[in-house]
Amino acid sequence: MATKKSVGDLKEADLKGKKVFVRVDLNVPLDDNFNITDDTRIRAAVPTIKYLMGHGSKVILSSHLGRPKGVTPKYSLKPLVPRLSELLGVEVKMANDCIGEEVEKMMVAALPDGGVLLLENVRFYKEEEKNDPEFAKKLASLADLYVNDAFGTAHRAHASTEGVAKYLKPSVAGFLMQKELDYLVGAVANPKKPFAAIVGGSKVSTKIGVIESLLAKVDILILGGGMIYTFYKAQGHAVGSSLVEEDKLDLATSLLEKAKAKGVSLLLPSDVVVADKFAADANSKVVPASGIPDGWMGLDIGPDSIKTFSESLDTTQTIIWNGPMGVFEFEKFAAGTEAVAKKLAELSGKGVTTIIGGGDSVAAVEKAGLADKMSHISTGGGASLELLEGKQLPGVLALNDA
Ligand SMILES: Nc1ncnc2c1ncn2[C@@H]1O[C@H](COP(=O)(O)OP(=O)(O)O)[C@@H](O)[C@H]1O
Ligand SMILES: O=C(OP(=O)(O)O)[C@H](O)COP(=O)(O)O
Repeated sequence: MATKKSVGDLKEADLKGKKVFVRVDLNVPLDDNFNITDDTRIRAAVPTIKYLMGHGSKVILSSHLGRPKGVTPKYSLKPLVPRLSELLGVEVKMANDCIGEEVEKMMVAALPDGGVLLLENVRFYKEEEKNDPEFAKKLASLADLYVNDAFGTAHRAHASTEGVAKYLKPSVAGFLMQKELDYLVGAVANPKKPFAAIVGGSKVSTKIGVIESLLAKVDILILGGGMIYTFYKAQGHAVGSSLVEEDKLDLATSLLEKAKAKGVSLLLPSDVVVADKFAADANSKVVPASGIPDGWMGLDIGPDSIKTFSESLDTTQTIIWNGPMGVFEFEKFAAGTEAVAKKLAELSGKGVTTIIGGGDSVAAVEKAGLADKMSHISTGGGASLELLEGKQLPGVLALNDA
């Protein structure tokens, strides 16, 4: 992917008094009372917004929240305004719509230099996800230039993430987008070696592309989580009632062969923590990974595996981690994931580059209170997976080259 122009490349004159359409990913979790339960994505959007405010731009923020079908009040972006205002140190104005004359005349035209306007959920229009050109034109008509800082949505070719770039020049990347690309593309393409990847999570099928792509780059590949039982079954071991994707057995065998052929050291857990049911209060015990008794299912990696994985990580300079080692949502089966999080935090302190690719691994790192210790934590689950698979992101491709 060619290097993209960044908001930092623009001159004072490009920004002062200009209306800037900024696509951010403010798709944050809200509880039943509309309280934000994790504001990471809002905080991550702040540097670009503050930069634009500081350069006298009129900042027009656009985001989606959830997957609404048409106008759905529970998916309004209104509950985000207080936190956004607090983080930015200004009173953020909120529009009741994301396009239209009223938004343009009442809101955008009244916006002072350095002011911030949040548009209503862009997915209230079905045209957004269809990447409808007329809708993209309407969004574009609000502004003079486009900044895409919505990394978490960059794998979607939607009107506000891709279409709008055709009608606004320049179209540039925000600082968060830049940072995500620097780590997830840059560090993976030119890693300090030895380079290790840790891949976990529940499904082989969703991680195949990532594993295959990483096999061409890493020195060490550590596998954990629910997907390992497909690998064990493929090798003829007893897996009890553990999660297995029967139609992926051949694929698992071929991945093991590929790793061997490429000289990648592929580590599977030697022992696992098994449970007699899929529940937080299940009975549990540690057994060798190659012989899980009937009626038991593997829900975490065991202590020997933690030790072996830790020792092999001690030799590395770059580590990328995607997917938990076990069912970390249940306290009894969280030890493997916590141990990996702690190991990465410790190694970060010693200068190792540690990258956490979105999704549940981020939740696990946050839960362990270790987020600020890592080199980079991605704000995008799906987007980081696609990047690690070597795919191009439409939201990035649409931007001007540097
Ligand atoms: N041994 C296991 N059996 C069943 N589910 C598992 C196991 N290990 C991990 N999981 C589940 O995998 C889920 C995360 O998988 P996935 O979505 O692939 O990861 P990520 O979101 O980090 O990419 C978690 O909800 C976790 O409980
Ligand atoms: O939360 C998001 O994706 P993620 O859960 O894969 O990180 C993004 O905001 C994209 O949302 P979408 O998957 O509804 O397009």
